[in-house]
Amino acid sequence: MKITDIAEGTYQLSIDVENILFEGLWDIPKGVTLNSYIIKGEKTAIVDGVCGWDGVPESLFSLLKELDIEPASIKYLIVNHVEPDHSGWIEAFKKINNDFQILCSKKGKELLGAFYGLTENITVVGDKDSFDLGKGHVLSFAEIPNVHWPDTIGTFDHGTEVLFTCDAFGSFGKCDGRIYAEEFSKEELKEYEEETLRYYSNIVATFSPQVKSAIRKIREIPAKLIAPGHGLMWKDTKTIIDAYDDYADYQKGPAREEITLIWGSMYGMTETAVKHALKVLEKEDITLHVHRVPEDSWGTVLTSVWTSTGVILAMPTYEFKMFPPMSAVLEEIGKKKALNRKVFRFGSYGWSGGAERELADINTRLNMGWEFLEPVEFAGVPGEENLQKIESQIKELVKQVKEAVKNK
Ligand SMILES: Cc1cc2nc3c(=O)[nH]c(=O)nc-3n(C[C@H](O)[C@H](O)[C@H](O)COP(=O)(O)O)c2cc1C
Repeated sequence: MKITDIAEGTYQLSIDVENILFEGLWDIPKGVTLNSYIIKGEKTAIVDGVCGWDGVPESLFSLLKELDIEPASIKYLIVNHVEPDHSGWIEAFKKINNDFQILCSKKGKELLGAFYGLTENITVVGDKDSFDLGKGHVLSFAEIPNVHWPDTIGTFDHGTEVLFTCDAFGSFGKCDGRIYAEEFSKEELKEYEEETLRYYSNIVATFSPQVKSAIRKIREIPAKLIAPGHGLMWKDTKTIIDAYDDYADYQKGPAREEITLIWGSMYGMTETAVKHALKVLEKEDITLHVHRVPEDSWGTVLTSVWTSTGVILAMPTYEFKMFPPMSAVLEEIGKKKALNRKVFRFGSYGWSGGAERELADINTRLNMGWEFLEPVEFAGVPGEENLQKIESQIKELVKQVKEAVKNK
């Protein structure tokens, strides 16, 4: 865990976490950072905490000691968002300090009751409220519901002009001791953006319309530093706000001039056609992401689809439906509402087919609005005619993707 003085009387406590599935589900190959903040006015407040994952609250408490802060002297807990990765520590905290006041949203109050049985000493705050910690640290609050739970608020310190945003503007990826985006080189920031996109598409994406509303509100706040609950802080607040604004727009499509090819194959029949497709795509001037399922995780596939305007699906029929890992990942993509993609599908079958039907069903049931080119299905191994048709459909898809991006 690392502790850094980030503004007058304001400290970031940060820890890198690895080797977990985030939310018990999402793989995070480059880890994640959990950030907590302390504001020392005449009164001391902690803005969000760190979760109860193995031993973490204890390391938080030892860091507080380095700041000469006795946990028992913290009288205010600002809970921007009750999700346990930020609030799980309260359980441990209660054991050493039972005399504190919580500031959170109305919905946050409900959730604190449900998750921790906390019902007393809670002050509900919202857009119109402010709270003075003394020494110039006057806090105000912005309700930004559903970024990412319905309880979410941002907290702005008028004294330091730091905006604490919890999950909003967060990212996966460990920061290895660095805390500001400005400490990363351009190349490093490019790599880091992959992790920000992974975080956005896996965790926040469903709530993209609410992200847009939150951004409209946040642009009005004169913040000089965005301090999120995960990942780097941003002095250049516009860059991360604009990035999130774009990511939210990708939900409805068109997104970027990119294509994601997702494929799966049992005995290599569909794979033969995939190899051909890749040769065709190599010659096209378009960014391509390729993922095999089930080998690549949902989260990784979703990250690529989120920025892609075009999707190519290649999978065989399996028990009258799609190859199961393909339907699983498509269901998740549909639930995250990656909408209105341009799509082409090809694949092998043995005797009856059926994959096509299930694909159409998922698209309709989840209101995905995906627009399909005519598919190419073949019994067993693909013939020359099938490969030629795959080639022409891919060229058509690339054309449609480029046009859609140009006209958006
Ligand atoms: C477990 C299993 C279930 C299958 N179910 C169907 C089916 O319902 N309808 C069909 O036409 N073919 C079915 N097939 C045949 C495959 O679709 C066919 O072998 C295809 O060529 C496999 O392509 P791949 O090698 O790319 O996996 C099934 C094959 C397996 C192994």
